[in-house]
Amino acid sequence: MHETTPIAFITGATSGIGQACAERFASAGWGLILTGRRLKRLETLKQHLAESVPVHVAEMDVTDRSSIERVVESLPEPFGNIRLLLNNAGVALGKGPAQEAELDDWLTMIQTNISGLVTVTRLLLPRLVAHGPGATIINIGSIAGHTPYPGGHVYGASKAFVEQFSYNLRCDLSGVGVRVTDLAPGMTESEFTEVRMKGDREVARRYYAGTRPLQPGDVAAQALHIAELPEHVNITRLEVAPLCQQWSPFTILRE
Ligand SMILES: NC(=O)C1=CN([C@@H]2O[C@H](COP(=O)(O)OP(=O)(O)OC[C@H]3O[C@@H](n4cnc5c(N)ncnc54)[C@H](OP(=O)(O)O)[C@@H]3O)[C@@H](O)[C@H]2O)C=CC1
Ligand SMILES: O=CCS(=O)(=O)O
Repeated sequence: MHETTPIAFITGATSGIGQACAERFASAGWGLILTGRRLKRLETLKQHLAESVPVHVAEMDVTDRSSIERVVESLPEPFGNIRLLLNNAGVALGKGPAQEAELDDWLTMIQTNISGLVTVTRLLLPRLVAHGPGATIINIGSIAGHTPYPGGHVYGASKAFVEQFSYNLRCDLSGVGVRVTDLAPGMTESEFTEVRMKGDREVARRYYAGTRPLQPGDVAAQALHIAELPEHVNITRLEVAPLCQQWSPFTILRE
């Protein structure tokens, strides 16, 4: 690997936005550390991308601290100088009202979207700080982090955490040249809704029917843009949504 090749560490690279980011960054010449629970998918992706850039894959569950520690501690030397951490792994579970939600679903969202993201970040911070100017953390938030909607409960709240954590990280890291961005997409067509609906593909298909959602590549293009800005430029927060997605109308329930 050439010593100037920038390295991106991506969580949740097995599908959707994470996979699209892997592809987009590879085509821009970035070396990649790709992680997720489904190792087979990572290996397939590596076969495809490793023809053009260096790729290291590792099975990693962000809800399991020891799994993250293992991956971080066993990074091959040429992949050690990480320029970008893309905290993308995330999950929404359930769309019904709070009073009908499964408590286990709420806890899984917290363990993945909050604890997982925080743990990966803390364990990789020394490498990002050592990299210095140009290093970037992109946290994938969501428009759900600041726009409430019925059924959004813990998912939206977890993304609100991602937004505020990003701002607070930025306060601490700007002095050492590490940039932090909350990249907040709106509706994006991926496996996200199928996972949310516990594997019900028909409900997921109906959710996107008649809309023109973002595609994962649309979000990946924004991530690459953020990462390749001049070192002194930090996009603090970037919201990107499909034109068809609205915040209104307000709903008022009447007796
Ligand atoms: N789709 C949308 O409308 C939007 C999505 N987002 C956010 O974008 C991010 C990516 O979602 P998207 O690509 O759409 O959805 P996908 O379901 O397609 O991808 C989710 C990714 O997260 C990974 N992941 C989930 N749980 C874990 C875990 N415990 N450990 C490691 N990896 C995990 C999955 O990998 P694996 O299962 O192999 O571990 C998968 O690669 C998420 O943070 C999501 O909240 C934000 C706004 C809109
Ligand atoms: O983060 C996902 C966007 S939404 O489905 O909650 O609106």
